[in-house]
Amino acid sequence: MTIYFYHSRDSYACFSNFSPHGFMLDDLYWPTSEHYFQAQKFIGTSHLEQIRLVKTPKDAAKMGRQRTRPLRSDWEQVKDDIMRKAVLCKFSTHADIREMLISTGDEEIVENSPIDYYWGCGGDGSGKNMLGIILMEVREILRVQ
Ligand SMILES: Nc1nc(O)c(N)c(N[C@@H]2O[C@H](COP(=O)(O)O)[C@@H](O)[C@H]2O)n1
Repeated sequence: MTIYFYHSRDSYACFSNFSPHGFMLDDLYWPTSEHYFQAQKFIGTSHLEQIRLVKTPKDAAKMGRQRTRPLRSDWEQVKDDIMRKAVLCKFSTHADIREMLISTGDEEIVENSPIDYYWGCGGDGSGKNMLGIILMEVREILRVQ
């Protein structure tokens, strides 16, 4: 049975990058994996810290998507690895959600976003579902640890 997540009310809401599960990474505390992911778009600039310190993941996403900020030139090449790093750190940090992820066994995990055709499956299900794929990769890593 495919596991879908997206909204904060979903059973598997903790799989979203917007879930309130903070962690230490690169010697800094990040309130959510969304904060970490969005801030990495501006590594080496003051925008990274501005995004890290905003209150909500929604605000972090909004700031990260503002094209008035200087997006790093290699973003398209590095964004999947940055997402892997953030998601692995999040689930390594919190035992409760790690167990929840592992408990999904070999089921397919899908970010059921109606608008995101890269990280999610998109409105018609044809999206790449990269976040779901990364969650399944992380599940495999954590299962054998
Ligand atoms: N809650 C939510 N709203 C959206 O509008 C979304 N696109 C997503 N998907 C998440 O967005 C993050 C990446 O966004 P960008 O690549 O910076 O546009 C990532 O966390 C997706 O899971 N979620």
